[in-house]
Amino acid sequence: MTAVLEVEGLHKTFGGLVAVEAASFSVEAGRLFAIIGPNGAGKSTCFNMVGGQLRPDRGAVRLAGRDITGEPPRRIWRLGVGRTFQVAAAFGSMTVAENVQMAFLSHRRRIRALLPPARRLYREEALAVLDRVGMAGQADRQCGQLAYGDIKRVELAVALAHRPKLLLMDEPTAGMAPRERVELMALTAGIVRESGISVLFTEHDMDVVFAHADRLLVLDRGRMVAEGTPAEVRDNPEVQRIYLGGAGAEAALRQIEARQGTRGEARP
Ligand SMILES: Nc1ncnc2c1ncn2[C@@H]1O[C@H](COP(=O)(O)OP(=O)(O)OP(=O)(O)O)[C@@H](O)[C@H]1O
Repeated sequence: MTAVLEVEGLHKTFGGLVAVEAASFSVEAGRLFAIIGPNGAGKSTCFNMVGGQLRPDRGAVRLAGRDITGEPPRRIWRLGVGRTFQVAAAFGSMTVAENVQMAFLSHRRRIRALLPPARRLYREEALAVLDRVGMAGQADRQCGQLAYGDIKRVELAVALAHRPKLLLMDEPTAGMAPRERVELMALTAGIVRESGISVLFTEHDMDVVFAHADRLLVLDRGRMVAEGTPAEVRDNPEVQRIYLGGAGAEAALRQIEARQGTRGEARP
């Protein structure tokens, strides 16, 4: 299968601190790949080197075979890397549909054809994307009036309007209730698989990670501790030590496994 993202030997230091050390992984089309690790492990640094916010000291980032290492964020975005942020960023004074229409406009460089004609541009396309994320019924509501979980869906629709090859999701479920988390990630996973987009995400909620990631990378103090499928990573003794601190690890892992049995279903 084609690798949409290939990361090879990425390395970044801040002063004397090695934030990421020789990280290598790849993400195939239609797959979700998670980067996990304790606080300060290097997840955001890795993410920002892929998105162009940080320039790596060494190593390479390739998007669909093209070297994008050290390119500025705007260019990387143009080449097909979308991004959602921890704090949802929709324009509150605009309607749900307008937010998505703006994404279509900016993607097609028509932002200067601005309002009011823009209100009519790409309306049908926006409604189709909103339908996919379950928000078509709220298309004409102002974003400022939405519940947080719905804003996250709008943000996903905005990211999809740019037709990304790769979507970077920085803690996509932060600030959401447990049930909403499962629903948002199940929705994202469905879209990813049917459209062939790839997702690279960071996440602190291990239920979300183990239920939805096809593969994951575990970092600890910048170092790659493990990379593989959820089952491979779960069985790695070093991951268990880092994550679960030895004692209680077995019980916690059994709990994750039991919850995986409810994959895709809402839990109380
Ligand atoms: N701009 C910076 N300048 C100096 N040090 C930095 C900078 N950015 C990150 N670091 C350091 O690099 C290390 C990795 O940080 P990073 O934010 O990538 O970790 P993380 O895994 O995303 O952590 P968290 O889960 O807490 O967000 C940390 O020790 C952090 O203090």
